[in-house]
This record gives sequence, structure tokens and C-alpha cells, in this order.
Amino acid sequence: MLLNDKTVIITGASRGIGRAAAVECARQGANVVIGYSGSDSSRPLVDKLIQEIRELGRDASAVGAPAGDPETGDKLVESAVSNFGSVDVFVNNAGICPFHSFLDMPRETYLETVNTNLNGAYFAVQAAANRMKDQGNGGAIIAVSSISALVGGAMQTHYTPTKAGVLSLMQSCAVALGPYGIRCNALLPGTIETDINKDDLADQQKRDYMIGRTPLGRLGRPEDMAGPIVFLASDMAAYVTGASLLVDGGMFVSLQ
Ligand SMILES: NC(=O)C1=CN([C@@H]2O[C@H](COP(=O)(O)OP(=O)(O)OC[C@H]3O[C@@H](n4cnc5c(N)ncnc54)[C@H](O)[C@@H]3O)[C@@H](O)[C@H]2O)C=CC1
Ligand SMILES: C[C@H](O)[C@@H]1OC(=O)[C@H](O)[C@@H]1O
Repeated sequence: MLLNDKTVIITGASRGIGRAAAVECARQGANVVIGYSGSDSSRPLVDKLIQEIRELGRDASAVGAPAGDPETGDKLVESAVSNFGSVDVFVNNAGICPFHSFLDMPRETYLETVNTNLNGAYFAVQAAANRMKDQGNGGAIIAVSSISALVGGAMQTHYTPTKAGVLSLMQSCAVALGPYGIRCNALLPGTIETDINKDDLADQQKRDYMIGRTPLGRLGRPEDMAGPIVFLASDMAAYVTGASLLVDGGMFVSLQ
């Protein structure tokens, strides 16, 4: 097992990519702290995930707190330490992408997107890194960035800068935290079918276009992201830091 007895914190783990990563981390021997928004509607999903992790022989705790709140990282770390004794891996995954055109972007939509995806990530990574430094055993931090850190989207002008931002955050943190043995890397998913793009991909033309751009001939599934996240979290990636792992079925390189 690649993460035996490690403690992994994952934000936005109630569903989608975060959930798939949580299950795979548990399968690989880790106990998991599930970060979620705190909404009542998420709680049954979280309870089901905890049950699934326990059936795998590992344990999980849950922290309901908004990703954009600067205090949330401290709460996640506290839960990891009080339940499992350490923080070994931190996966910053929570994110939103409310598709909207640029010229009439509501300020609140822009600000909420930046706050959730980037500002929250900054403070949560800082909280996890401080704990890892105090433990003295290194650690692994992974930010779920996006192919959108590299390319634009007319309906994503508020979102793509946050994904470029967390990619850049991992690069700078790799430099800042390398001396403590803390590795920092970014995962760049392509188009993965989850709730975040459900409405967008309901448009059959758009869906066919996205599939057509993907050499592997299908959109991604949350489970496709779990292996790469575990790899970056594990000792198999012991000399990998400051890296960006694009996991997109080949979409980025597919021009013609
Ligand atoms: N699905 C895709 O095509 C891609 C997704 N990503 C990124 O992957 C990450 C996960 O997204 P998906 O699993 O696709 O979507 P999703 O919508 O299924 O999951 C997003 C998760 O973030 C949580 N979340 C949202 N706002 C939150 C808040 N304010 N506080 C706490 N938690 C909050 C949600 O509850 C949910 O658990 C996001 O950062 C997204 O930007 C990156 C590239 C592509
Ligand atoms: C939400 C989008 O469908 C998804 O998010 C990303 O980061 C990719 O650009 C995909 O388009």
C-alpha cells in the first residue's frame, strides 16, 4: 500500500474528484480528513463516504467549513491531529466554476470564485505546511489546478486565473518548503465529468466537441484523478516537487 498509516486531508471531498481521491487514499492505507462546505445537503454524502472508508478498514473524520474562510485550514489540521495524530498529505481540491461571460461578470461571482479557489487554498496550504514543519517528517501537498491554468475559456475568466494561481502557489511553496522535506505539486485535470460541469456538458454539441478534442476518446472520470493524486502523495514521488501533472486524456496537445 502506498499510503499506509498516513493521514490525508482532502478539501471538497464530499463528491467528484475529492471523493474519488479520498476512497483511493483509504484503499492505499490512509486515514482521511474530509473537508466539505458544511451545507446540510452535503452531510449525507459525507456520512456515506465515511462509511465506505471504514469498510475499507481505515478511518475518516469530517470538517464542515467553507473553503474560502482563512480559519478552515486550521480546523482541518486540528481534526487530523486530534483523530489521527498527524498531517502527512494535504490535497487542496475544493473549487467552484460558475460559468459566466466576461463583460457582465457579477463582481460577487468573481470574488467568490477567487476566494474559494485561491485565497482559501493559500491559507489552508499554509496551515498544513506549518503542521508538517513542526512534525519534522516532511510531507506532501497537492493542489488540484486544471488544464485551465494553461488555456483560456470565454466563460471562465474568473476561474482560470485561480487555477493558474494555485499552480503558481505550488511552485513557490515547493521552493519555500523544500528545506523541510515538504513536496508541493499541482494536478491539472482536463475535462472530468462531475457536478461542476454538469450543466455545461448537458449541451450535446459542447460535450461532443470536448470528447472530439480528447485523443483517448472520452471525458475523464473522477477515478482517473485518484491514482495520480496518490502517486504525488506517496514516496514513489519522493523526488517530485514543483511539478505539474496534466491528466487530460491528451486534450491539451490535441490541436489538429
Ligand atoms: N471537473 C473538471 O473538469 C475539472 C475540475 N477541476 C477542479 O477539481 C476540483 C474538484 O472539482 P470537481 O470534483 O470537478 O467538482 P465538484 O463540484 O463535484 O466538487 C467540488 C467540491 O468542492 C466543494 N466545494 C465547493 N465550494 C466549496 C466551499 N465554498 N467550501 C468547501 N467546499 C466547497 C464541493 O462541495 C465539492 O465537494 C475543483 O477545484 C475544480 O476546479 C479541475 C479541472 C477540471
Ligand atoms: C468546469 C469545467 O468544465 C472544467 O474545469 C476545468 O478546470 C476545465 O477547464 C474544465 O473545463
